[in-house]
Amino acid sequence: MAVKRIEIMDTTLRDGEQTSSVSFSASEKLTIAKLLLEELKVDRIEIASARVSEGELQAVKDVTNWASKNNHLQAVEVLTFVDKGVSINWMLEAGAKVQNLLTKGSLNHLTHQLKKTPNQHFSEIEENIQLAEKHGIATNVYLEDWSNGMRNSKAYVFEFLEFLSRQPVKRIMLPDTLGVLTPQESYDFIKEIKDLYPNLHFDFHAHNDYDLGVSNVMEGLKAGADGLHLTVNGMGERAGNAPMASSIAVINDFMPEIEIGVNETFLFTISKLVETFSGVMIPSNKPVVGANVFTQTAGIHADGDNKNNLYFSELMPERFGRTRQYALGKSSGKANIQKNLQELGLQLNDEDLKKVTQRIIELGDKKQVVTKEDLPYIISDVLDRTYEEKVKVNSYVLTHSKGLKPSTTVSITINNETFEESSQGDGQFDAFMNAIKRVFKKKKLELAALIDYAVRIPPGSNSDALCETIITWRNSSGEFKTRGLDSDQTVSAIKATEKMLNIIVS
Ligand SMILES: CC(C)C(=O)C(=O)O
Repeated sequence: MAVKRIEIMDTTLRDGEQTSSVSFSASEKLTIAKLLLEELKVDRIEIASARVSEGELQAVKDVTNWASKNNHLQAVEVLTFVDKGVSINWMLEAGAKVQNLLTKGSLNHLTHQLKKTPNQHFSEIEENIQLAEKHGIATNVYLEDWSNGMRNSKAYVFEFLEFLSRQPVKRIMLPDTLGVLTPQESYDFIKEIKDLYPNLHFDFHAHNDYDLGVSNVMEGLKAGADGLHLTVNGMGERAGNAPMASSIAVINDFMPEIEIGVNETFLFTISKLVETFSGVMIPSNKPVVGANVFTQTAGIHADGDNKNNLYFSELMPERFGRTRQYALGKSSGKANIQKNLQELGLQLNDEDLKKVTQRIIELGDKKQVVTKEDLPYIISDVLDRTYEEKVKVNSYVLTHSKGLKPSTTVSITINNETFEESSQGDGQFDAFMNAIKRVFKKKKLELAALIDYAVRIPPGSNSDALCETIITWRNSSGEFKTRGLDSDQTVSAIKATEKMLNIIVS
C-alpha cells in the first residue's frame, strides 16, 4: 500500500480567532505558535489576517522573529487580500514569508461582492503574485466559497484552476466556506480536481456547520487532498472548523494510507492552553479532549474493563496524555466504585461495598456530583464510623475591609498537633491558604497546588443560595478535586481545602 504524507495546517490563530468574541494577545499567539510547531509538530500555521490592526502586526512580528531563528519561517502563513499590494507591504513589515491570498472561488461571490469579471479578477491576482515573488514572498491561494462554486459555477472554478496552474503558486486551498458539503461531495469535488491536476498541491479547509467536518476531512483525504486546515478545539467562524484532535485520531486510526507528522500526545495540552487563552470552554463530551470522554459511567462498562478490557477501543486516553476515569453516580455500580477505591488504595468487604454503592445511587438520584475524593467521606458516613480526621480546621477569623489587605488567623490540628498562624492575602481565601502554607512549611509537609477553582450556585437561586466550590489540586501523586458546600463562598472553599488536607496528609 502506497503511503502518502500530507500536510497539517493549523489555523487556530487566524480562522480560530474568528470565533465570536475571541481575541488572542501577541504573547498568547507566540506561545500557541511555539507549541503547535515544536511540540504538536503541525507542518504549517496560519497566524493572522493582514491589515487587521497594529496589535496584530506586532503579534505577527513576534512570531516571525521567533520562527526565523528556529527555522520555521516558511511554516508561518498570513491571510492576505487582492488589494494592489497593501497586504504585501503589511507582510513585509511583519517579516512574513508566505501569503494565503484570499480570492473568490464562486462566480456568485465574484459578481455580487467584488463586482468583477473572471478576467479582471485573474489579472489582479497575477499582479499580486508577481509582486509577492519580487519581494521573496511565496503564495498559496484560497478559493473562497469554493464548495458552492463547485455546485453552482463549476466552469468558473475550472477556468480559475487552469489560470492558477500556470502561476507560481505553492498551494491551492479549497474552502468549504459555509460548511455545507456532504462527505460524498467532499470526495467527488476533490477527486474531480485531483484527477485533472495530480501534480498540484490542494489543501482542504472544512467547516463544521452540519457537524460533518471530520467526515468531510476523511473523504477529502481519500479523494487525494494534499493538506488539511484544522483548528484546536474546532474553533472558528460560526460552528467552527474541522477540529484538530478528532481529525488526527481518525487519520491515525482509520487511514493507514495517510501519514502525518503530528505528535498526538500533545493534543490535550494544546487544547487546554487554547481553552484558557480563548476563554471558550471545551464541551465535556468533545471527542479526545473533553473532560468526560474517557470516563466510564455505566457499571457494566467498568465491569467489562475488568474482564479482558471488553469496553476498550483504539482510542486509549494514554495516547493523548490522559487517563481513564470511572464515574460515581446512580448507574455506576460496584465495579466503578471498586475501580475508584483501587486508585485510592482502599479496600471494602462485599457487605460494606453494597452499602456504599447504595448511598452513591441515592446521591446520584438527587443529582449530586460524587467524586473519587468524596468516597472516603461517603464510606465513613455510610459505615457509621467517623472518618479518621487527620487534619481539622478548628477555627479561623477572616477580615475584609475597604482599603486594607484581607487577613486571617487560623487554628488547625494535624495528626493531633495544633498550630495557629496568621497571614494576609489578595482575598480572604488567599489569606487562609497563606496561613496554611506557613503551617505546612513548619511541618515540612508538601502542600497540593491549586490549579483550578470553580464556584457555582444552583440555577435560578439568589445571594442566599448554597454555594459549591470545586477545587482542582495537584501534588506529586497527581491531580484531584475536592468539593465544599456552604452558603458562604469562602467557607465552602475552606471546606474543600480541608478535604484536600485530609487526602494529602498520611
Ligand atoms: C477566509 C476564508 C479563506 C475562510 O476561512 C473560509 O472560506 O472558510
